[in-house]
This record gives sequence, structure tokens and C-alpha cells, in this order.
Amino acid sequence: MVKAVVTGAGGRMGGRIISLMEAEEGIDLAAAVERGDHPAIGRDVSEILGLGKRGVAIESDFSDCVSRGDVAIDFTSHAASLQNLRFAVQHGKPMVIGSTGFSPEEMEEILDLAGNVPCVLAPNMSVGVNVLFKVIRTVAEILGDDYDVEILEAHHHLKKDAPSGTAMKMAHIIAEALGRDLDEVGIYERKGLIGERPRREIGIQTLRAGDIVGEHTVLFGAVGERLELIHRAHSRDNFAKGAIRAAKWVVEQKPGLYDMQDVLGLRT
Ligand SMILES: NC(=O)C1=CN([C@@H]2O[C@H](COP(=O)(O)OP(=O)(O)OC[C@H]3O[C@@H](n4cnc5c(N)ncnc54)[C@H](O)[C@@H]3O)[C@@H](O)[C@H]2O)C=CC1
Ligand SMILES: O=C(O)C1=N[C@H](C(=O)O)C[C@H](O)C1
Repeated sequence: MVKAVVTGAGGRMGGRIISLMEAEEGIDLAAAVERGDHPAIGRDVSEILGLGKRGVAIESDFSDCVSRGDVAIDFTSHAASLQNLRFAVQHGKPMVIGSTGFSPEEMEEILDLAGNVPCVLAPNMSVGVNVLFKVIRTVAEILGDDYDVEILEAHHHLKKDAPSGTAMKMAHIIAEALGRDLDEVGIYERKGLIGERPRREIGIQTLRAGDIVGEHTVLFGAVGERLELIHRAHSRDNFAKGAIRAAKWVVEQKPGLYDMQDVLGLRT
């Protein structure tokens, strides 16, 4: 039985992960963590989630809890996840990180820290999006420079980072497939007399509205036709199921940085 410590337990993702873990075989909740000033601190986690009491109170000190688990699952924020990974390394515990919005400097530190413990880091843990990552690489390689590439993402109005981690990963995949440097060709907004579209641009556009769970469109446009590949998340359950699957998988791995392509066996 894999014992999991879940951080961000009072959040949208943490809540779904804990709820779905109840019905999942081979994994159990060892501890639940929230930030110190969260109103759920000290309350039974299942009471917060409407599941009835089950004897796991929400705590505020990850460094104190992490040693009670075999793995930590963290959907909090870029800063909190990095801090928690530092603690996980101190205790030699594997981690699954779903948070997005890491700076290049933070990514470098994560890569360095993951040399000590196995760590799965993925901006999107759904099977559908991870298959789409593979498909867009192939499509970009086939269509080459003849098609304009635009990525559109839409999320709920509470999301803090933009563009989404998923959209950024898509942009990196396509830039690599087309031999372009995303820092040079990525365009994140357009306004005014922008002139004709440079052919090598990769547009990444963000929408924020209401309770949209998460939608990503990759558009390859030419004269006379366009190809659109769309993923729509109907709920957070596919992300949560992916995180639980990653937690069971990562405890068997050697130290290193992995993503969902590794967990799902999609890497070629
Ligand atoms: N990889 C994936 O499949 C997915 C990734 N995400 C990402 O996961 C992150 C969280 O998303 P949501 O759950 O929607 O946000 P949320 O805001 O609902 O939940 C985050 C929770 O983390 C808590 N938190 C913040 N700092 C903390 C700390 N130091 N220690 C413990 N808890 C702390 C907050 O109080 C909050 O309850 C975001 O970065 C989001 O982009 C979201 C959905 C899917
Ligand atoms: O914050 C969210 O909600 C989501 N974030 C992830 C991202 O930034 O890509 C994944 C998902 O689309 C939901």
C-alpha cells in the first residue's frame, strides 16, 4: 500500500485527489497539508470534502508530515511546490508535482533537486492531453513551415498563471518540432497595427472566464484550410486520476525528473 501525503488539500485539485483516492486500490492518504492560514487547518479532511470523518486532520507543516508518506502529491503553487520539493529531498521522498507557472530559474532548481529523489512534474496529468502532446508533434513535423501555428487556452477566472502550463508545453513541443526558438517566435498578445503575420510566429493566446475547467486548441492554418486539435476537460477528475497513477508509479523509480509521458509509457 502506497501512503501519500497530499498538499494543497483544501484546493480544487487537492480535494479531488483525496476524494478519488478513497476508491483507489493500492494507495491511501497518510497526511493532508494546507498553508498555515487556511481555514481548514485542524479539521478532518473528509469532513471538508463531505465524505464523513476518517481521522486525517489537515496540517500546516509539510516538512513534519512528509516522512509519514511514501510519496507526496503537490498541487499548490510554483513557489510552494519548489519549497516542498526541497523538504522531500531532505527526507528522501518521491514527489508528484502538478503545479504550473515555474520560472526558468525554478525549473533549473527542480531539475537539480530531482537528481536526489524521483519526481514527476507535469503541467497536465490527463491521458487525453498527454496523447495530444504526441499528436501535435507529429502534425507539426508533417505540416512543417507551410502552416501558421496558434495555440488557444481557456480556463476559469481563479487561475493565477498565464498562459497555462499545458499551453506552454504545447508551444515548446511545436517549436522544437519546427526547429524554432520559442523565446524568439512566441507571441502572447496582439494589438494595434501589427502588420502581416510573420510566418514563423507561434501564437499563444489566453482566455479566462467563469468556471471553465481547461480547454486547449492547437490550430494549424494555411490558405484554404485549417486543422484544429482540441482538448476539453469536463471536470478535474482526469487530472486527479493521473496524479494518483503517477504517485503509484514514481515510488518504483530511480531519482530523476519524469513527466506523464513516462508514467503513461508514451515516450518514444
Ligand atoms: N498538472 C495538472 O494536471 C493540473 C495542474 N493544475 C495546477 O495545480 C495548481 C493548483 O491548482 P488548483 O487546485 O486549481 O488551485 P487552488 O488554489 O484551488 O489550490 C491550491 C491550494 O494550495 C494551497 N497552498 C498554497 N500554498 C501552500 C503551501 N505552502 N502549503 C500547503 N498548501 C498550500 C492553497 O491554500 C490552495 O488551497 C495550479 O498551479 C494549477 O495550474 C491544476 C489542474 C491540473
Ligand atoms: O489551473 C488549472 O485549473 C489548470 N492548470 C493546468 C495548466 O496550467 O495547464 C492544467 C489544466 O488545464 C487546469
